[in-house]
Order: sequence, then structure tokens, then C-alpha cells
Amino acid sequence: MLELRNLTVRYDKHLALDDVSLTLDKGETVVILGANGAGKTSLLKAMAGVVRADAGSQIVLDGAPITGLRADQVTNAGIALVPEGRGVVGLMTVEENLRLGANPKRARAVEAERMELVFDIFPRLKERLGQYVRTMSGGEQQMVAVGRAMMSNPDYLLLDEPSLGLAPIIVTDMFKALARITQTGVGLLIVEQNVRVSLKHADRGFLLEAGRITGSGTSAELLDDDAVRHAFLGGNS
Ligand SMILES: Nc1ncnc2c1ncn2[C@@H]1O[C@H](COP(=O)(O)OP(=O)(O)OP(=O)(O)O)[C@@H](O)[C@H]1O
Repeated sequence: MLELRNLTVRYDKHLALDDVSLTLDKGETVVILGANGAGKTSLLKAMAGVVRADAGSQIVLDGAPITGLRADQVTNAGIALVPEGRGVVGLMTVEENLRLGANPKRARAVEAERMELVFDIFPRLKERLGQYVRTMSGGEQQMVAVGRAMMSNPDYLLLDEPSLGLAPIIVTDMFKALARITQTGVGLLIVEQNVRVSLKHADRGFLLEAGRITGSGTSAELLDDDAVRHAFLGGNS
């Protein structure tokens, strides 16, 4: 289990995350819903070791504290981040991008086996191995980003707005691929503004407003929640 206990993040005097606590199990999908500037990216970056958490914050992986680890150490511990904007290398091919994600320290399976799993999840990547990523569509680039993160053999995958800028049909395909990833036992933490689609695919969710958790529940509960409807789904729709 991955646990956040009282996670607080500050940029100088600005409090971006205030005492956030939550848990994520292997094989489950949890979504963090929040408007622009709510702190969603900061939450994932703190978990991934990209930004520093304040004193008193605890990030705990299977009972062991991992607070303060560097990004590469967090990846070695089994947590992979798919950043906003995807972070793929446009001037490299699909294959080169995937190999960048391979992590010898977590080589429970050899690189070729990881690659086969990625092709199983995203068959198109196998067909496009030699294509330069910058020539790919947004949806295909998102496949490369998720595939690359999967190459590190993570137990937990953190995804920053995986649906951003994608057409609805592509978003549906992406969430189907993510569901396939959870079937392999990986836990997913997804931050999203696309409330309907993400709740449809998630087990549970949290509402993040101005750096604080203001609500939580199963996906069905959140879809039925007045505050969620009001904030994200256009009133009573
Ligand atoms: N490096 C930084 N320096 C100063 N302030 C920052 C920094 N990064 C984020 N912030 C501020 O922290 C708050 C939370 O930002 P964050 O990017 O985590 O929100 P978000 O929910 O991901 O927003 P968005 O959906 O717009 O990406 C915002 O007010 C933002 O301006």
C-alpha cells in the first residue's frame, strides 16, 4: 500500500498542499479531482520525489517511509510518474523512449519481457517502434509516455491528466488500457479534470480544493455528490 500522511508542500510562502492524507492499494484506481491550481500536480510531484514535502509529511510504501527520496530512488522503489505534457522525447523513436524507461534495478522481468507487456497493452506501439515520437498523434504520444513508465516495472503508476488534449474516443481507449494495467496488479493514482470519464474507470476518488482534501468516496458516491456535481458536472446534470 502507498500512503500519504499529512503531506504538505510549499513554494516559498505559497501553501500548495495542506495536510493531505490518502491511501492507494495495488490493483486499484484512485482519482484526484480538482480545478486548475488545486494542487494536483504538486501532489504527484511530491510523491515522485520531484518536489520536496514539508517537515511532518510522510510518504509510506508498504510500511517503509520513502519521504525525501530522490526521483530515481522513488522509481527504484516501484513508483513511476507519467507527467503532465507526457515528458516523451520527440526526437527519439518509440523504441528508444521505451528503453529509456527500463530500470535494471527493478529487473524482475528482463527488458524484452517488459516490452512485450507494453505491446500487449498498446499494440500500436509495436507497429510504430521506429517512428519518431514527435511525428505521432497526441494519443499515441500518451501511449509512449505510459508505456515508458511501465518499462520500469512499477507497483504504482502516477498519472497527471492522461486525458488532457485528447479526443473523447481516444480518452476512452486510454482508460481501457489503464484498466488493463490495473489487472496486472499495478495501483493507479490519476489526477484529472475529466471527471465523468475518470470516475467511470476509478474505484475511489478524492476532491482537492485549494490544496486540501474536501471530499472522498467511491466513484458512484462522488458522481452522486452535490458538491462534485456543482463544481465539475454543471449543476444537476
Ligand atoms: N514551482 C512553483 N513555484 C511556485 N508556485 C507554484 C509552483 N508550482 C505550482 N505552484 C503553485 O501551487 C499551486 C498548485 O499548483 P499545481 O500545479 O499543483 O496545481 P494543479 O491542480 O496541478 O493545477 P493545473 O490543473 O492547472 O495543472 C498553484 O497556485 C501554483 O501556482
